[in-house]
Amino acid sequence: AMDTEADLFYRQLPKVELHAHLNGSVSFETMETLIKRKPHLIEHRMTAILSGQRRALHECFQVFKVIHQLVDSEEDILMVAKAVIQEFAADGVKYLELRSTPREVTETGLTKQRYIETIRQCKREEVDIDVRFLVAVDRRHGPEVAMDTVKLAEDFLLSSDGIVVGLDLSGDPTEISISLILQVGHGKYLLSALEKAKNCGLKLALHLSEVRAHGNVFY
Ligand SMILES: CC(C)=CCNc1ncnc2c1ncn2[C@@H]1O[C@H](COP(=O)(O)O)[C@@H](O)[C@H]1O
Repeated sequence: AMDTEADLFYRQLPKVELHAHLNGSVSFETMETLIKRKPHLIEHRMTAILSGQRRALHECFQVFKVIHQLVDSEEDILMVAKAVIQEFAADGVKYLELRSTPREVTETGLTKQRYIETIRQCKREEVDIDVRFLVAVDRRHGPEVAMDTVKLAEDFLLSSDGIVVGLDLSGDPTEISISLILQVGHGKYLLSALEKAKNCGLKLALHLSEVRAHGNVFY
C-alpha cells in the first residue's frame, strides 16, 4: 500500500527507541534471510514464526528460542544487528538503545565476549543514528551467570568508548515458577549482581512483574 502523508510524517519525525531487544527486533526480511541460511531448521518452525498471528506471552518466548537457533554465530549477529540498526534509522530513530543477552554457542565458536564485541562494532558510520548497548541478563540462568554477565558488561563499560551503557534484566517471566523451585530466578537471588552492576556505573533496566507470579519481584 502507498504511504499516506501521515505515515511519512511519523516516519521522518526524530525518535528515540529505548527498549529494543536485538532478537526481538528482527524484521520479516531478515528472518527470511536467516531461514534461507539455515535450511536444516525444520519447516513448521519457519511457518510458525512467519505467520504473524497473535500469541500468548509464553508463546512469544518460544519464538525467541527459534530465533536463537537461527542467530547462533558471530556472522549472524553482525548481520542481524546491522539490519536492525539500519531499519530503526530508516524509521526515523536518532537514538537507539539495543539490549541483548550474550550467548555462548560451542558449535559455531561463539563466545559471550565476541557476542558483545560484534554488536559493539556494527554501528555503520553512514547511518544517522546514535547506538548504545545494554548487556542483558536472562534471569532464568540464575545468580552465577548474572554475576559473570555483570563482570563482562563492566569490562565493556570501561573499554568500549561509551557504547555499552547498562545492564538489562529480562527472561521469560512465565517460567519463573520453574526457576523458583531451582531457587535461581527469584529476584532476591539476583540482587547482588544488580547491586554490583549499579555500583560500577552501569545503568539498570529491569523487567519486573510482567506476570502475576511469586519471585518475579524483589522481596
Ligand atoms: C514477547 C514480548 C512482548 C515480551 C515482552 N517481555 C519480555 N520480558 C522479559 N524478557 C524479554 C521480553 N521480551 C524479550 N525478552 C528477552 O529478550 C530475549 C530476546 O532477545 P536477545 O536474545 O536478548 O537479543 C529473550 O530471550 C528474553 O530474555
